[in-house]
Amino acid sequence: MTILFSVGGLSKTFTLHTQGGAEIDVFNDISLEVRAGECVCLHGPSGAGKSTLLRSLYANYKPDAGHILLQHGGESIDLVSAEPWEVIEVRRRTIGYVSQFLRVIPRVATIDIVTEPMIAIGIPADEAHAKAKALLARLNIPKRLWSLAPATFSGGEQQRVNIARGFMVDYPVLLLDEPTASLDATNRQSVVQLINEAKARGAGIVGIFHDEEVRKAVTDRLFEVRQMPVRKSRRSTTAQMVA
Ligand SMILES: Nc1ncnc2c1ncn2[C@@H]1O[C@H](COP(=O)(O)OP(=O)(O)OP(=O)(O)O)[C@@H](O)[C@H]1O
Repeated sequence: MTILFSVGGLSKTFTLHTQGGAEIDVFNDISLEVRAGECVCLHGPSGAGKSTLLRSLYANYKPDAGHILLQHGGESIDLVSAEPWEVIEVRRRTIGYVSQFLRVIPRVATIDIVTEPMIAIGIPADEAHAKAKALLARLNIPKRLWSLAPATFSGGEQQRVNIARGFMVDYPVLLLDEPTASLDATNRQSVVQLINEAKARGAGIVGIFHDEEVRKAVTDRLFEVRQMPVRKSRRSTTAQMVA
């Protein structure tokens, strides 16, 4: 199967400039390949570096060493050294990211927040609206909320709006950071279906799923992120593939 992205030698240390330059080694020398149609689950103890790794794959954090080679528009691009305009284009067309929390934009209606990623790649507004409505309905967001800004929505409603937005475009790669954290059983099941449909169309997915049922329902492989013992007042983690 096609390798969608290939990570090698990836290392990340945070330097806390406002706290005396303290350094936190989060991960070191990570290698990971993700193929079309598979879902890799990042697994490991709290604080081990799962979210930091996921954010690095989205180029939110810049790793200190290593590469993230991504198939983007028929070419291979290294996200570690990519220019900002390339990262914007990658996020528009190739990688979707669903975090736990919706970044609410004041006064923008739910339907427009969800529609926006499809409009941004040039899909006609009526087609984008039809897909947004279908996703919002699947995720049980009541129709009366679609024209309202989601600032006042419940945590679970905001998370479902975020998921709808994240699944609007058929991205080749999806990064999912606990997409079901605030959801009830019915809505968790809807998200599991969306993830499995994305896999069936060939998307490569990397996710953090604390819910065991969800993890079992979508995961093909676990990627263990391990916290290492404290070393010279620093803490570091490493990672290794498990079956
Ligand atoms: N922006 C940041 N600046 C400094 N340190 C950070 C930053 N983000 C994360 N860290 C530190 O990096 C380490 C890994 O955090 P991360 O959130 O990646 O862990 P995690 O495995 O996702 O944890 P959890 O399962 O609890 O969400 C933690 O020690 C955290 O304090």
